[in-house]
Amino acid sequence: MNQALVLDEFRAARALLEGHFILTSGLRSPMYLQCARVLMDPKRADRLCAALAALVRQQVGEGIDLVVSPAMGGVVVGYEMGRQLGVPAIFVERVDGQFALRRGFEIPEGARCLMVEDVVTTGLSSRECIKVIEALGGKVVAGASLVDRSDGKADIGVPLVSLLRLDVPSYSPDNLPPELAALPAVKPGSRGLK
Ligand SMILES: O=P(O)(O)OC[C@H]1O[C@H](OP(=O)(O)OP(=O)(O)O)[C@H](O)[C@@H]1O
Ligand SMILES: O=C(O)c1cc(=O)[nH]c(=O)[nH]1
Ligand SMILES: [Mg+2]
Repeated sequence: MNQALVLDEFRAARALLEGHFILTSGLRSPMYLQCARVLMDPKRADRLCAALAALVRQQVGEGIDLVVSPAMGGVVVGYEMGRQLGVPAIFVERVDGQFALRRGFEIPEGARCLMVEDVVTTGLSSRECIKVIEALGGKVVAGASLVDRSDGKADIGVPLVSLLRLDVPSYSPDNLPPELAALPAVKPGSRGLK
C-alpha cells in the first residue's frame, strides 16, 4: 500500500486533524493523526496492518515471537499486528507515569519482540516501551508504527518500519507561529492525564 493510499485511509476515517495540538512530547503541532479513528473500523485496521505486517516480514523477516505495545494508542494496532503476524500481542501501560507490564502478561526470556506503536513523533514513548521489554528479558528486534511523523529521523535504537512517513511541523510552546498561537490548544493523547 503506497503512502497516498494510506493517507486516503486517514482522510476517509476523518483522522487527519487540523488545529493546535499539544503532543505527548509537549511540542505543539498544527496537525494531528488520530489513529484511534482509523483503527475503529476493523476492516480498515485489517487493511492497514496487513500492509504494515508485509513490510515487517520484508524488512525484519520472520521469527517474531511477540508483539508488545505501549498503551493506549498502541493497544489496538498491536493486537491487529499480532493477528496479522500470528503471534500473541501484549501491552505495557503507565503506572505513576512509567510503563509497566500488568494483567498477568509475561515476556519469555529472550523472546524476539516487535514493539508496535500507532504514531512515532520524537520516539520517546517507543524508547520507554523498549526499555521495559528489555528489562524484563525480551529482545526487541524492531519497531513498527502506522505513522512516523519524524520522517525517519526518530532514533528508537532498533530499526523502525512505518506505513506512512511524514515530515509534520512541530514547535516548542515558547516559539509558536502566530497563526498557531491564535488557536486554542487541545491535547488528544492520554500521557499525564489526571
Ligand atoms: O514519539 P512520541 O513523541 O513519544 O509521541 C508518540 C506517542 O504519542 C502518542 O501517545 P500519548 O502519549 O499521547 O498517549 P496515548 O497513547 O495513551 O494516547 C502516541 O500513541 C505515541 O505513543
Ligand atoms: O506526538 C504525539 O503525541 C502524537 C501525534 C499525532 O499525530 N498523533 C498522535 O496520536 N500522537
Ligand atoms: Mg501512545
